[in-house]
Amino acid sequence: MQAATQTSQPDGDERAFSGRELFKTYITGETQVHALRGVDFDIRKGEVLVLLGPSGSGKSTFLNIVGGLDRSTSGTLYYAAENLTAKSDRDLTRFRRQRIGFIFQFYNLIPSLTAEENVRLVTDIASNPMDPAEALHHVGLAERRHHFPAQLSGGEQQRVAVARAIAKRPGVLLCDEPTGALDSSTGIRVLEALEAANRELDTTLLIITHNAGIAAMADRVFHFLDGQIARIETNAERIAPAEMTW
Ligand SMILES: Nc1ncnc2c1ncn2[C@@H]1O[C@H](COP(=O)(O)OP(=O)(O)OP(=O)(O)O)[C@@H](O)[C@H]1O
Repeated sequence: MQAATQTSQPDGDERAFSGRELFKTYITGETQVHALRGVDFDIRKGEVLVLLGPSGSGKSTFLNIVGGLDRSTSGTLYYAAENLTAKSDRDLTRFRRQRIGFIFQFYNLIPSLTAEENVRLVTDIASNPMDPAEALHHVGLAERRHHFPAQLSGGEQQRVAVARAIAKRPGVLLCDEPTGALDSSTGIRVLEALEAANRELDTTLLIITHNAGIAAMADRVFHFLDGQIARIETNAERIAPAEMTW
């Protein structure tokens, strides 16, 4: 593993995100929390990034802003040539719906719908979706598509959530602790599904985790500390999730 501290992207690659001097301050009554304190970064299309850092260091705030769920207090953020900071709320929502898939620690599936129906909720409103069965095939759950969430393990439910996220063919998947509720072998299968989306669909992948072992599957690792990216580590090679241990 090679360590590097530069924030610039390798030459000649297509840009996914580019952020400059991003600050985020939450104001609650008399209290101000400086969640992001001047973050600069570039992320290239198709990159796999892992975000590490102590609790409260700003990782989720960063992910929510990059995904258009929230806005920075100041600074600029681009997705390719689109200036996200200049967008109206309506346009930012449209950007998020079209380009971004989210995966959270808890799967948020609808219990009364089958796996396929859960995915179809998204494909029914997307502009160029995959067939739900194809999305479930991508995560290795084609055979289980008529099962309800309660009939699936935690890892399988999370893979349905991955299928739901990739079914609208987003350019980017943002994952906040996707394996946080899973044991290691089940978590690795979820990471394999995410890595396959990156490899087969060229989806840019950002994964927040508290598990430093997961960093091995990344092209680069952003280390957050006190609202800043304190260090960027570049992996000489990516390790397949199946080869990882923790
Ligand atoms: N909506 C909010 N209102 C006020 N403060 C907030 C809000 N969201 C986050 N914060 C604060 O901003 C700081 C950064 O939080 P954030 O959730 O981004 O950290 P994190 O690195 O993702 O932490 P964790 O690993 O525990 O999820 C924390 O001090 C947190 O308490």
